[in-house]
Amino acid sequence: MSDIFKRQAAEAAMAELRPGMRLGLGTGSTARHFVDLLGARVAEGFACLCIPTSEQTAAQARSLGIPLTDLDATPELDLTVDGADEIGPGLSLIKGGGGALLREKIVAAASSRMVVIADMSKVVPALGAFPLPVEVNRFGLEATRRAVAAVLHAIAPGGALSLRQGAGGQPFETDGGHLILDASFGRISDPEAVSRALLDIPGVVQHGLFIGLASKAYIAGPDGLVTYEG
Ligand SMILES: O=C(CO)[C@H](O)[C@H](O)COP(=O)(O)O
Repeated sequence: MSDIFKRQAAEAAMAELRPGMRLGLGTGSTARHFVDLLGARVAEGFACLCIPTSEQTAAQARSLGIPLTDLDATPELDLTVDGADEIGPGLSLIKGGGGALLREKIVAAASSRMVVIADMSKVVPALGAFPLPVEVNRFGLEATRRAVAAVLHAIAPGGALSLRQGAGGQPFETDGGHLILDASFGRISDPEAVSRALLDIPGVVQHGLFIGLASKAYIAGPDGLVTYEG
């Protein structure tokens, strides 16, 4: 059922498209719908230049004939459309459930606007029920894990921290070759403070808190489509 709502949110975001746009393409099952729809438009002659936020999205976009570039050639984008794991107050987000948070954040930050697409289950009164993905360098993993645990436990004494697992019993590896620690806070009442504390840890590459990046969200659910503007 939620997949129908993801599709509806992606369809709504098509209204944001203008010919010639430089677009960031998100990652995940909701963003996948948007890329499918964009591919159909491109097949009809719609002109755009896109930057995917993961190898997965790049492969999908290529298969649909969507023109791709990269941030070195095209460092400024008009719009990024991406999904989210949680959408909290002020369009603050948790992202990275699919492990693409680093490229997603780089691409969103290079875009004039970030529009979020999601089904209603992603909207929460406060971030943190979804474990926060923290992307870390492999070097010094145990030292970094302890430092991240200290930040987590200062806020959520009983909070769990786990190394994300991938296929074949191996740790999940991001497109950038890093690992992910998933931190279960329960409730993050001060996302900015958590962001600062995590980024202060040298082994932390990035985290999945997106604060002040999204300016609009299309949310679809059983009661229809809602648009939030930040
Ligand atoms: O941040 C992400 C990937 O890193 C995704 O946007 C997020 O996990 C939502 O995924 P889905 O649309 O499949 O629910």
